[in-house]
Formats: sequence, C-alpha cells, structure tokens
Amino acid sequence: MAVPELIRIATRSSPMALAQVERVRHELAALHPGIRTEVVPVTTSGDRWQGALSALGGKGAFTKEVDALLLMGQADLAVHCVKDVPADRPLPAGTTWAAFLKRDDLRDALVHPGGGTLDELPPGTRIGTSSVRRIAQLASTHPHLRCVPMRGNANRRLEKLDAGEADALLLAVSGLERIGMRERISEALPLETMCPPIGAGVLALQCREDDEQTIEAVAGLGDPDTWREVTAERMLLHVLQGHCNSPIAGYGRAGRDGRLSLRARVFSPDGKTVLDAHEWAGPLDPATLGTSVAVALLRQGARQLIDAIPH
Ligand SMILES: NCc1[nH]cc(CCC(=O)O)c1CC(=O)O
Repeated sequence: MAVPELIRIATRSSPMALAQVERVRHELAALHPGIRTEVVPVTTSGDRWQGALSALGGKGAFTKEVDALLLMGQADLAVHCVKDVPADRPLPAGTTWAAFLKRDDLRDALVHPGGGTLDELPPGTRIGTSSVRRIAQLASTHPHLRCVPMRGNANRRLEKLDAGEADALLLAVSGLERIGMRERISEALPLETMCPPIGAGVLALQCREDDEQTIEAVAGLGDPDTWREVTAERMLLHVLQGHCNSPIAGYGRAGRDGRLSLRARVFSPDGKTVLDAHEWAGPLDPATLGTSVAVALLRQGARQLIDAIPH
C-alpha cells in the first residue's frame, strides 16, 4: 500500500503532549522520510478542569475530545499516554491501536527541592499529588508524610512546588524526561516502593479503524515487547473494572529471555490493605495472563475493596 502524503496528528497542547508528538514525528521521519505531518491541537475537559477528576463524570477526561477529532476525520492519528486511556471498556468504536512505542522508564519520581529521598523526608512533609494510587501507597509505606491535592500538567505542578504549595512532588520519571526536567528528580522510586499505574511510560498511536493506509504507515513504530506488556496490563484492568478512585497499580515485564510476567496490586485508600499478585505467562498469551492475575486479586477480595471506595 502507498504511504500517505500527510498525517494529521491530534494532540493536547501541554509541553509533555507536544514532546510526545515530536518523538512520533521523529521516528516516523526515520521510517518514512516522505511523509509530512501536521499537528491538530485539542484541549480536553481534563486539561480545563482543575478539580477532582472523579467530578468530571468518570474516565476518558484526557481522551474524549481526541477520539472525536479522529472519528470526524479531522485528524488521522492520536498520540496518547496509555496510562490516560480507560481500560475498563474497549477503545471507542471505529478506532484502533496502531502501535505501542517502546516503553520509557516506568517508575515514579520524587521531586524534592532539597534533593532528599523519600525515606529521608521528615514527618509532615507535604507531598503534592491527587493520585489515589500514589496516596494509598505513601500511606502504606510512609504514613508520616502528608499528601496535599495537586493537579495540572507537570510543568504547572513544578511551578506550584516552587511557589511553596507543597514540599515535594511525585511525578512519572518518563513525563519529567519528556519535558526536559530530568534534573529535577531527586529519587526514582523502586517499583517495590511505588508500583506504577497500568500503561506507565508507554505512548500509544490510535487511528481510525478503516484508515488502513495510516495504520500501515505507523505500525512499524510499535515495539513487540511493549505490546505484550501493555496487553497484559490493560486486560488486568478490564477484568478488575475499577473506577476512577480505585488505587490499582501494576506492570508487565517482558524479559530478555522472552518470558512475560505481570505484577499487580490493589490498595485500600488508607494503604492498610494491600492485595498483591505476580504471575509468569508460561504458555499463556498476554491477555490471558492479565485475566489470570486479575482473578488472583479478585480471589483476595479486590471486588469488595474496590466497590467499598466512594466514587
Ligand atoms: N496523569 C497525567 C500523566 N499521564 C501520563 C503521565 C506520565 C507519562 C507516562 O506515564 O506515560 C502523566 C504525568 C504523571 O503522572 O506524572
């Protein structure tokens, strides 16, 4: 099939989103030097609303408007953080994944102006985060620290930190790297301390299902191991059917030997209950591994834990 002349890329306008699009354009130019790209900016409800995300009526706050542009034919490609794309339901009808780019660092980072590590922070230190996943895990491992609400894109959060609205932040390592703020990281937290969200550090390319030309042109940007990890992770979330206040964490790992494993955890908001499961795929395909780990968590009481959280 002939490669398309022009690919119009829908993106949010935050510095992180724009950096993500630049990576895609760069990789695409290396693969198909002839293709021109154009950026179609979108503002999503998640960008506009600075209150609690749960008040926006559920998930997809960062993706709905992007999906609409694709489906209306006003853009050909969307670049998403997998982490921001709801997994409890299929992708919007008429759209499909064309590729998952090679995964970046999936850890969370501590940003502390004094350069401290999490274990060194004194009692009462204010950690700026509105993430139920981060709040629950901090409550479990570092109950002497205090979480204060913090939203807005990563650059805005760093500004708020500098303005004294918190003493430290938790942000994704990958996100900080994308916006050129790697030097602000005081500690990259071990996965054991801070289990990452489903899809952490992965960029996904979404196309219209019937747009075979674009799908074929960008599919080569995909990384097969990342695809296996994300497929297992998202199936886990699909089976667990969490809501926007559920502290769920987990990550797949495709080892150099080809073996795939999936670890996942579900927390109570106060961090006092921690459900934990880890399995190797063995002969299972990635999606079945995700199902199996989800079932292991459900056997430990994940359904009751998730449903008991107000949402
Ligand atoms: N919720 C916003 C968001 N979506 C994806 C990332 C980080 C990059 C990634 O994991 O792909 C972030 C910022 C953060 O949590 O620090």
